[in-house]
Amino acid sequence: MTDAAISIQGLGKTYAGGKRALDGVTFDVPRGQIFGLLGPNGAGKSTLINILAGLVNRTEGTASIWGFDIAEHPRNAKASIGIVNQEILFDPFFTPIETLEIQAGLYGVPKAERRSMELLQAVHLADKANAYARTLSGGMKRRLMVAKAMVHSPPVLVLDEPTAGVDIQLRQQLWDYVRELNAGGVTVVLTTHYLEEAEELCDRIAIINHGRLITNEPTRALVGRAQEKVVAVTVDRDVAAPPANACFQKIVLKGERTLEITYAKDKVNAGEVLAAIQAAGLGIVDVSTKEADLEDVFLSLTRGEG
Ligand SMILES: Nc1ncnc2c1ncn2[C@@H]1O[C@H](COP(=O)(O)OP(=O)(O)OP(=O)(O)O)[C@@H](O)[C@H]1O
Repeated sequence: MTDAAISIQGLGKTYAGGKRALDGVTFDVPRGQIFGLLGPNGAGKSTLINILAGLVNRTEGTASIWGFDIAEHPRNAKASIGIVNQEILFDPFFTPIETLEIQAGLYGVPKAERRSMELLQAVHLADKANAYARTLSGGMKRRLMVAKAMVHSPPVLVLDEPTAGVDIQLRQQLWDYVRELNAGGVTVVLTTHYLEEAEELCDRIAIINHGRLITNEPTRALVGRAQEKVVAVTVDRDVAAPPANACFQKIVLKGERTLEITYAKDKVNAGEVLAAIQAAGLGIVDVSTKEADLEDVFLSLTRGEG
């Protein structure tokens, strides 16, 4: 038995028709973390989540949730996870409170242990408790989906693209709630296309592309792996042609007095780059640098794959 919240070993899926959506994916989601699962469209993220949810059958490999193998102990595995799907799914004629009560009933949560109102408060829907679900806005429906996934108090919550179509303010509220849940001990897995969000929220990030795991590491380490750095230098006179130096990976003239230099930060530091500019006889008027963010890492990791 593993201590991981989710443990995936050699997971593979070939759909009828031959599409290989997952190809030998192995990774663990440590307990207590907010874990990001990133990948371009069609990478296989939903397939992976649907396998965990018991909606798609895997072709090879094993997966366990909170120590329960999804094939050997499907009930326990299912009780250990709450999943918020991309699609909004609930009966439009039920009210939010009814929706949660019905879901709790499906999971066999005894009446005395239900906390439907508390969940609605947490997702800022208490005032809509008795409104028809069909009258809720898109963002409200999505928050209701999150509350619905939490009715059986699972230790693991999976959010598949939770902020697609949700405005910035609601997104922030949703993330506040996710952070609260996580602080209360819930392990959170989220898939997102918003790299900034993953960078801000996730302790650890796995990237899949074309059904294969490309990387799985702490967010900080992943961001730190971006080796290219760019510095823009404004000099004190017009430059006809950019100077050459071995420490520049690339140098481009942007306007008459601004040079944009790309360098490998594991080999050279900004001081050496600036010294090389001065050595070429140019005075430095202004400098600005750009830190590589997750987007850069993501692009460099997924570029050329497959
Ligand atoms: N039921 C299915 N039958 C056949 N192929 C499928 C099926 N579901 C998904 N696929 C294919 O499997 C691949 C992975 O799809 P999946 O939905 O898992 O990707 P994803 O990473 O979740 O993408 P997105 O972010 O767009 O949802 C895609 O090429 C997709 O077309």
